Amino acid sequence: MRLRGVGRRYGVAGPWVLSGVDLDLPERALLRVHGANGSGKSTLLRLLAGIDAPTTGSVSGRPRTAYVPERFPAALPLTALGYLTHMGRVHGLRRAPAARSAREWLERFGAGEYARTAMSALSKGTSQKVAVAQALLAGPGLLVLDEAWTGLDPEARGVLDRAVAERVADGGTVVFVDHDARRLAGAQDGAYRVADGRVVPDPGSGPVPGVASPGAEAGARVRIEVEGPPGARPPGELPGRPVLGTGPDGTVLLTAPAAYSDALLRALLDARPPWHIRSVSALRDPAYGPVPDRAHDPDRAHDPDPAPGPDPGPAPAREESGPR
Ligand SMILES: Nc1ncnc2c1ncn2[C@@H]1O[C@H](COP(=O)(O)OP(=O)(O)OP(=O)(O)O)[C@@H](O)[C@H]1O
Repeated sequence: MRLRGVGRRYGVAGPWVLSGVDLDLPERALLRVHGANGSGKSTLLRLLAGIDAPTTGSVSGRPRTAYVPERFPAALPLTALGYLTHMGRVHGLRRAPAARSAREWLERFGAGEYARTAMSALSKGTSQKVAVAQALLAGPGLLVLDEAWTGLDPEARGVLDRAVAERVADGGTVVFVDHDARRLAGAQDGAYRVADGRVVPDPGSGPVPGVASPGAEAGARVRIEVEGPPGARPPGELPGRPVLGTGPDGTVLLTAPAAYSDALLRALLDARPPWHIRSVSALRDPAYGPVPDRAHDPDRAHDPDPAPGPDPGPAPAREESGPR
């Protein structure tokens, strides 16, 4: 997808919020957008999502796109399931697959019991789960997330992290804004900074080491020990670009952002011939104590928070360390 000479201002004489923006969005990439308050991040995301049009310039080559807005219009005259099924149809699914996908995403976010609840009666957190589910349920080629983690409990934030990793592993592009600089910090492929109406690649982006904290999804990593056919190397282009190492008995160790653990496991199991998974371990700073048992479950590996709560504050830089 390409933006050429894109400018946006609100009103005929309003100041230019964005101007002269040239951008080529790569496929299979997780991209962060950051910048000061009011710099134009949401404006850029709306243009990328196609729900707003540039005042000048052109946008071309947009894949099928889904968008989670900063503010979700929750007071819709539909149940959660009805709304999601409708959105599945908007995204091109037939009725039965749309309803099935809607149910699956509600379950995945732990909101299955609210399927028949009116959207206007949902709590803020559940409403945000629906907002996120509507964007995920049809597997978009471009997923645009504007503060989509805000209002989600830690469990649901982990689900979203993994869903983002799955999208990228499947070849999609995910562009996100989040107030927490640690969000998916170890997993991103690049970043753009919005300032003074311009959008510039941030050379300090890409995987950001040492910025995670306990309880934050960002920066958490997983190590997977695998065994393949004798002498074989794991397939190239694995999700999360794992770092390869040698394990005991000739096994291979893959270390990757924890958000990618599900996608990585799936790719290894789907490989021909498939790889045998020996073990999966969460890696975290020894300063915060041993990895809890449940962190060995790949579904929970990046979510050590026991209960819903606000994002934890900044933590000291950490070094990676494993259980062995
Ligand atoms: N619909 C609109 N009508 C008029 N002005 C708007 C509109 N949307 C955004 N703006 C203005 O455009 C500028 C950029 O807003 P935008 O929301 O894109 O920035 P942002 O970087 O996402 O901000 P924040 O970090 O506070 O969410 C601001 O000055 C804002 O007031």
